[in-house]
Amino acid sequence: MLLRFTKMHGLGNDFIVIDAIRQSVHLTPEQVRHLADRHFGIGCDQLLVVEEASRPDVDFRYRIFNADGGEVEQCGNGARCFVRFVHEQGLTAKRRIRVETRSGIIAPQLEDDGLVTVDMGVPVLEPARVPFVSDSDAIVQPLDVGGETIAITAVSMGNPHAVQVVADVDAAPVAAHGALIERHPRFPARVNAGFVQVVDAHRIRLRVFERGAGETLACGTGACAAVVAVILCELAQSPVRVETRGGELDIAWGGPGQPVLMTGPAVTVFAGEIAVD
Ligand SMILES: N[C@@H](CCC[C@H](N)C(=O)O)C(=O)O
Repeated sequence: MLLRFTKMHGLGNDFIVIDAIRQSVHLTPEQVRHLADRHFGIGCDQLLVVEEASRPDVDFRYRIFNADGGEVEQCGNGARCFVRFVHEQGLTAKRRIRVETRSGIIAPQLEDDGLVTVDMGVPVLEPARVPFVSDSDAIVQPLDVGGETIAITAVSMGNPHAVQVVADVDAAPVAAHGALIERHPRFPARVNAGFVQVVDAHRIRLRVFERGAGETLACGTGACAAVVAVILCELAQSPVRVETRGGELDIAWGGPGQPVLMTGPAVTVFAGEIAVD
């Protein structure tokens, strides 16, 4: 099968975006891994599939696959690219759209300046719903990692995140500890591991070791989860600018029970066709 695709990125978190409305697409996990491979395929952190909505109150359905082939619930940078994609492809003229994801409905909006704001929904902190194995509801909890006890906040933005505050993100053991946290037995669905440095009340620096993709240049849901964690810990106040290795995102959160709003860029890099066996 010859598959048409578009390569996009949000702050260097890169995506293969596939229109499954105007072409028939059924990819196996092995095919996703091949397409995501940076040497033998196109290369990406996540592959996004744009589908027709399955219900009348939304505009599209959007599915997300990590580079390891696993389908996941949510992707923030991907949501911004998704909006730019459906506009550029003429699939809608609406600037504010409602999109079904595996974890519920999100509402992205294309702004006049070309940036995209996404209502990422209300963060979930109850351990069982993250999911995180714990008999405590404390915001900060101990986690044993590689012979050390670190302090994390477990947050779901539709997908699970373990956020830890560090003194210096550049010196943080992101690769070594990230891989251990991702597969820690207390996170039964695995987890995205965030390392956050607080610069001041409205600015943080963030690196994320993503579940199923390794460290990426930016993680949108990771930025939302990190801002929720530092606000709950009274280390920052909304709005917060998040510096990642790929650029900056603006995150606003009104506190428990309120949705998180994320604003940032989405860029199309190129389009092409690839044979998929
Ligand atoms: N890069 C994404 C998150 C993609 C999914 C994540 N790796 C997971 O497994 O939950 C973002 O921008 O949010």
